[in-house]
Amino acid sequence: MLEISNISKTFFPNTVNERKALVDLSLNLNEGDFVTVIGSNGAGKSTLLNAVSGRYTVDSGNIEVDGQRVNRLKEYQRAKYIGRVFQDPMAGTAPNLTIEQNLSLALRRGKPRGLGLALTSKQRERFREELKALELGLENRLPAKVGLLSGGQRQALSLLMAGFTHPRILLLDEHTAALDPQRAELVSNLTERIVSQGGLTTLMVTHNMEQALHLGNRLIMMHEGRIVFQASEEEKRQLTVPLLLAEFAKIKGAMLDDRALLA
Ligand SMILES: Nc1ncnc2c1ncn2[C@@H]1O[C@H](COP(=O)(O)OP(=O)(O)OP(=O)(O)O)[C@@H](O)[C@H]1O
Repeated sequence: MLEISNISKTFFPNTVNERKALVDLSLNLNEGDFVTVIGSNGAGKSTLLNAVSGRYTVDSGNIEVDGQRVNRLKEYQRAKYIGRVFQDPMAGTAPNLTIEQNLSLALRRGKPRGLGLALTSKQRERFREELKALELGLENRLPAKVGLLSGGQRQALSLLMAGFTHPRILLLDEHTAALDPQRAELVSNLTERIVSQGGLTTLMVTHNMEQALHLGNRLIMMHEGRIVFQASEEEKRQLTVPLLLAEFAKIKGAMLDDRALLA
């Protein structure tokens, strides 16, 4: 469904600042696969997501979605089939619009412009139901400005909006990292629900190994622009945090402080 073949991306090539962010990386996702992506700082995890979303074009290699080559498509052209949630809770929603208007925009994504934000009562009812399922009391606050919500509430809303139109691919980039543990768990559980309900094909970057093991059916570990370890559905079930730390240590050639990795 998503076929990434031999992609490379170098920032500032042939300068002293050269950074090889992706090196001949290949990865295939089948429909409904939920792959968690871990790796040290600067491993290329965000760049991989940016290559898929079209934020960055790759220097070489191929990215195909449903058999169509998308390398040359701009980010806004790919937005039709990609949902994305970032680490920053402020990134996914418009603070000056109400909850209802934000949801309405998400619903209209990829549709012709000029329809305004007016809602039918059926749509409003759908919003209420979906918000109620978040169990954050937002179903009674449809006219409230999103800027008034907490980070966790905004992130939950961003996730709901990203999943709204059943994107072909959902990209989650450390989307729980900026939240306190309780909110992070809430958004993590919500992620599980939205992905499984929609059968969404998902790539999720996280630094939290417990989360990487708990969520998703496959796992990859990146280092210096390459996938250095991957676990299939079957293999992932057998994985534990100590086993993952041992893999990290093997790759880095030294034992690492697990607290740093679990931060
Ligand atoms: N826009 C950019 N311009 C220049 N270099 C970049 C850019 N984006 C990423 N890089 C470089 O590419 C490499 C990979 O960065 P990337 O952000 O993909 O890593 P990451 O695995 O997501 O790291 P982290 O866990 O710290 O967020 C790094 O060396 C980084 O400095």
